[in-house]
Amino acid sequence: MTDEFNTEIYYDDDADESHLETTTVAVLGYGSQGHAHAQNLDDSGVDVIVGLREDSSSRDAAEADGLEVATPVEAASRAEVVSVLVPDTVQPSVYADIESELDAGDTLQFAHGFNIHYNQIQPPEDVDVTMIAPKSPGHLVRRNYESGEGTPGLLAVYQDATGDAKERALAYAKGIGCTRAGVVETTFREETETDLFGEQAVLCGGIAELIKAGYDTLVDAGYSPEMAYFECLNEMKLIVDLMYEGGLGAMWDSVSDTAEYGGLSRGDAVIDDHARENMEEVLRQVQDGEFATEWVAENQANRPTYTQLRQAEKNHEIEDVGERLRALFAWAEEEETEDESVRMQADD
Ligand SMILES: NC(=O)c1ccc[n+]([C@@H]2O[C@H](COP(=O)([O-])OP(=O)(O)OC[C@H]3O[C@@H](n4cnc5c(N)ncnc54)[C@H](O)[C@@H]3O)[C@@H](O)[C@H]2O)c1
Ligand SMILES: CC(C)(O)[C@@H](O)C(=O)O
Ligand SMILES: [Mg+2]
Ligand SMILES: [Mg+2]
Repeated sequence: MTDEFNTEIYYDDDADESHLETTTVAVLGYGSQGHAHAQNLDDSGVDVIVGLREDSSSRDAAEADGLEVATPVEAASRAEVVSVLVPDTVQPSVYADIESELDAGDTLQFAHGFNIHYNQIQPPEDVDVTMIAPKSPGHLVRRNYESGEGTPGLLAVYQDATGDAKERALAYAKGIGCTRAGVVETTFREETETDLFGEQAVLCGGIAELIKAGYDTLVDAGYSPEMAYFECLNEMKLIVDLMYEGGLGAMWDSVSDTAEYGGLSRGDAVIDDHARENMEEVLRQVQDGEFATEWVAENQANRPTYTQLRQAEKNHEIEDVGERLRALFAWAEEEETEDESVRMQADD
């Protein structure tokens, strides 16, 4: 289906689940995306086998969820579609183990294009290589499926050896609930570069720095940490919920005129031309592969910088203040428990 933007968007009616009818899907990994894809496909009637190392702590969770578990090699040998949902940095070594199990006409399926786009994995020419990338954290892919909603996703075909790659990918997207919401067609390159840029500059990196900078500014000026936490972090969700529902307009409509004028007249003093130039630099490093090279080397060196950065983030005062404050509020109790289980499931 083509909309007014000339973008292909596919919904349930455009996807035919019979393309996976006689197919076994091996889901390698049972973390954020893996547990969601495996359970959603299983609930959609697809034959699923989860591939995990013998010593993986995720094995118990997958089995408790009623799924068959095998080693990645055995799962791949029994499947016609192999969905690679271990961490990006682990994918090349898992792929090396399962490569010989790929038969002509099989599908190698990804949720992110990093390893294909940056040539860390080079599949044989006689298999389909596709991507269904939910535009969401994996735990919401499962939650949305269970509640009857869907999660928007991207579809890309890197290699179509069978002539049927897109149809199979659409059937997979339907199986995990993405075509309920809408699936947009793109390329491995576009998905990889926009995804990395988005998570670095805006969604994860940008927003975390914005929150900490706002918090630090208030606390350094003598305001209480509790005030700073509520103002700069807690209310962020409520504001973003409005944007999610109705765009920036819904947010500006809901806040006071004072907030709207103050925000419109002062926001670009914070995200100024210099910040925009820095965003362009972040994008350049994604586009020319500098970030990818750095990330691969960082992992080969056992993650020294990543470990330091993670620790510094944990040590920021806002994390301590937030933990104490969230424990004091009734609304937090339920979400905390859920978040804990989410974190535990994602650990290996
Ligand atoms: N996290 C997200 O919400 C999200 C969103 C969109 C796309 N993606 C993509 O999905 C893919 C999976 O990412 P994720 O965040 O779900 O991964 P994750 O970190 O949650 O996956 C961890 C799982 O991988 C397995 N695993 C870990 N180390 C392993 C090893 N050495 N050998 C074998 N298996 C191992 C374990 O089952 C573990 O539970 C990536 O390509 C990622 O870019 C993730
Ligand atoms: C959920 C995100 C940030 O969108 C995803 O891209 C990821 O890598 O986890
Ligand atoms: Mg990503
Ligand atoms: Mg993303």
